[in-house]
Amino acid sequence: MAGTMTVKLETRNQHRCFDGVQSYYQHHSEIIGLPMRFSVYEPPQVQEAGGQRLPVLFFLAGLTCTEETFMIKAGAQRYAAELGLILVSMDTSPRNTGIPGEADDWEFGTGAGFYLDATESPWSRYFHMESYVTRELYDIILDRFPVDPERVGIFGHSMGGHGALTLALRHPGHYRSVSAFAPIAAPTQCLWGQKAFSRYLGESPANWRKHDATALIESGCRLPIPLIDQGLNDPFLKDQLHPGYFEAACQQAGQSVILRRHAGYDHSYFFISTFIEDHLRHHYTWLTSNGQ
Ligand SMILES: N[C@@H](CCC(=O)N[C@@H](CSC=O)C(=O)NCC(=O)O)C(=O)O
Repeated sequence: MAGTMTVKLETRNQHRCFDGVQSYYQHHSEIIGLPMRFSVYEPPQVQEAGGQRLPVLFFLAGLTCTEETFMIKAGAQRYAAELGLILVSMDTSPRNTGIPGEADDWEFGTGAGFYLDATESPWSRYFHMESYVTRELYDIILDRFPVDPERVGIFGHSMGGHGALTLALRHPGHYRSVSAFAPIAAPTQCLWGQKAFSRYLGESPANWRKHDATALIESGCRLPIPLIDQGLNDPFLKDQLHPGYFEAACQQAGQSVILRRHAGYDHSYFFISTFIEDHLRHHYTWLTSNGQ
């Protein structure tokens, strides 16, 4: 996207963290048409690197979350500081759009943008989260922070796990490493996905399948081997998440996937914080090897 060097970033907060800096920003989004907020953790290597560009990971959070949730609750900065990874997270939808009922339902609308570009009125006016994450915010981060454009990874949780998988599948070459915590892995086959997709995308099953990780694998799309962690005490596992559907589609298609099932863990950030180190090391390995 042209012109991101001139985008005005308002710094809302900055905090020292593991010898790096945790920052929160707001800007006017051209793609959304409204203010958007995002967060960046810059590890100490940013100061020490002497112009060297570092790998970056985009984290997509789940329903009801904001740009703050992952940075506050996941405990990722300790490992990002060790490995020299820049972390980025963003709000989960446009807010204060004026669309009637936008915040009435925690599973849809505000806090529930599903990382896709809505095609159906009234949501299509503002709800362009796929373009925001893959184009506008992507370009801002690559232009304004000391990021290596060849070393970009994506991960997320639940709705954001769906986002990480589908954006990696839909934008081949954009992301060199992928992982997810408890993703909504087959959204066309669960109520969360059906509710969101029918309102954002209309009633055509063909359009829904373009944003369903399992269906995208069935359609021939491929992605870097994803690491997926799933708690077996997750209250949403049985009815909403369906990681087994994604695993089966991958097996059928010859797509490698690492799906780990963990007894006793639920859907919360206590689960995420337990396995966050493994995810950052997974990304680090992919972003610092494979010939780059
Ligand atoms: N209805 C509850 C629970 C919402 C919830 O569990 N959100 C998850 C993501 S679910 C799938 O995308 C979450 O990450 N919550 C934030 C947290 O801090 O745990 C509610 O309204 O809170």
